Amino acid sequence: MISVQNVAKTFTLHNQGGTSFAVLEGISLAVAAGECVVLHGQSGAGKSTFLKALYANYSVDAGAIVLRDGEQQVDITQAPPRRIIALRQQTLGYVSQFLRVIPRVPTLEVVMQPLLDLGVAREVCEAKARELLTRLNVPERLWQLAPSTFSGGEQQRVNIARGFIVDYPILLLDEPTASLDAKNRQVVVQLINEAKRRGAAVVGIFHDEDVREAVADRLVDIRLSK
Ligand SMILES: Nc1ncnc2c1ncn2[C@@H]1O[C@H](COP(=O)(O)OP(=O)(O)OP(=O)(O)O)[C@@H](O)[C@H]1O
Repeated sequence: MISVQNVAKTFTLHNQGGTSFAVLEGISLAVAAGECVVLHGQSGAGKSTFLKALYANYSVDAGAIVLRDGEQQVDITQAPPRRIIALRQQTLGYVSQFLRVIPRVPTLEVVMQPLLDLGVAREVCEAKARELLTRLNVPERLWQLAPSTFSGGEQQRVNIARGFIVDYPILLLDEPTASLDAKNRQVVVQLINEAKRRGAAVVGIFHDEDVREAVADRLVDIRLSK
């Protein structure tokens, strides 16, 4: 599902004297359907940078990142923006630890929007959003409110519900459990394992060792693959 070949990236800080430093060098990685690869390595090693490159949020300086999209293979380092947008709608999911809050949009709408965008009937989207919010213990009294005033953990759970509403074939998870308690971390572990069982390829960064152990098929040290 994912084939990364010799990816390299250097950051240049133009507003700080043009200092530049290599953050990714010669990274190669393949992830199969139904497999979860967990990125580890010390703080600052480049895990989030690599995940953002897999989502085409960051461009890379060298190498290829080829994703399977149905019958097609797409090198996202070369693909035009419209292709990336289409990939993100149907194929490539990304859950970070932060919810991008949209003022005045109620929680239920925030969660179901990615599925609505695929043309799925509203009742189906709403039923799935309700089910996910219930599983993630977001109280029903909050569902009609915009999540801007929610606690960190509540916002994170809304974000996870939104990230799991579409059955993406590829799922990128950047510390999705960072502010969750043990009970809700377990729900996220279940959601990830369900995604793996339906054949999703998952790449994640997890702060918590218990989550890592419960979902990882393989650990990849970002430094060692350099
Ligand atoms: N947009 C950016 N511009 C410049 N430097 C950046 C940028 N994003 C990350 N970096 C730098 O790249 C390095 C890797 O950062 P990254 O966030 O990928 O690390 P990480 O392995 O995810 O760390 P952590 O475990 O602490 O979250 C760091 O030294 C960071 O300062």
